[in-house]
Amino acid sequence: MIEIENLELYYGSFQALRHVNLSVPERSVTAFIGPSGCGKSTLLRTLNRMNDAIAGVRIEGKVEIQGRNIYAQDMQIEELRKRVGMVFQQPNPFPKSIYDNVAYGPRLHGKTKKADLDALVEKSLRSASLWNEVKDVLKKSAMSLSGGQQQRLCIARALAVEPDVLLMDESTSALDPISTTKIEELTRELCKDYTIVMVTHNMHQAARISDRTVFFLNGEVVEAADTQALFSSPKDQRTEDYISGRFG
Ligand SMILES: Nc1ncnc2c1ncn2[C@@H]1O[C@H](COP(=O)(O)OP(=O)(O)OP(=O)(O)O)[C@@H](O)[C@H]1O
Repeated sequence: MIEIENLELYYGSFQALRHVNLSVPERSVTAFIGPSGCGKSTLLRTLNRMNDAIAGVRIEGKVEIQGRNIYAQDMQIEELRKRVGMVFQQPNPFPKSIYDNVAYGPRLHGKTKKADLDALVEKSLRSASLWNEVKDVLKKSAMSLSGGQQQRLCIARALAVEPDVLLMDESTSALDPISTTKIEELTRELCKDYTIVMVTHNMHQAARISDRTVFFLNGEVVEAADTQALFSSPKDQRTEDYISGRFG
């Protein structure tokens, strides 16, 4: 689904990603782990060109999603963001109703018929495991939901434009343990239909829910492997030191 080749990323004169080569298989969960500042979020943000907005960023190399170079001149950012949705660390619903949060993206992309929108809102909320909790209060403000519900609403909002890839940047780190478990279970469900790439500070979370894990250090990929293999028999000494808690 995603092929990254010889990627270098600079913030001004500081090189944040070095020679990254990585493949992300479709319909799976890939977790990025590593100590603070190693470049996990930076790489995640290159996958939907969120870094473009940062002054002084320079990117070399290639990022292909479904065979298309997303940094090619003819790539439309709106089209890319439709295919690659993102959920952030802090739930960030719009100060609108639950319904309007989910309908926002589809409306932006030209869907206006009420019956179509109703169906899409229900489908997205069901996919995000939130429908049963909100189906009778769709007109209520999204701000009235709990943090965990708000995060699932943000997932529903991302799913409503029918993306192929979902990026999750520490999407449970602001949540309580019960909400975290719900989102972890949801992630496992969603990877049957979507390709999920997540950044997590929590190695146990990566071990619990990802199929593949990528360990970063100082902007480089040290090791990328099936999660079970990476945690049970890491090939690189630095991976072993990190997962056994010797640093980071
Ligand atoms: N907008 C920016 N301008 C300049 N440097 C940046 C910017 N964003 C990140 N960096 C630097 O790039 C490096 C990688 O940052 P990044 O946020 O990708 O790391 P991370 O592994 O996601 O860290 P954390 O786990 O703490 O979120 C860090 O040294 C950081 O200071």
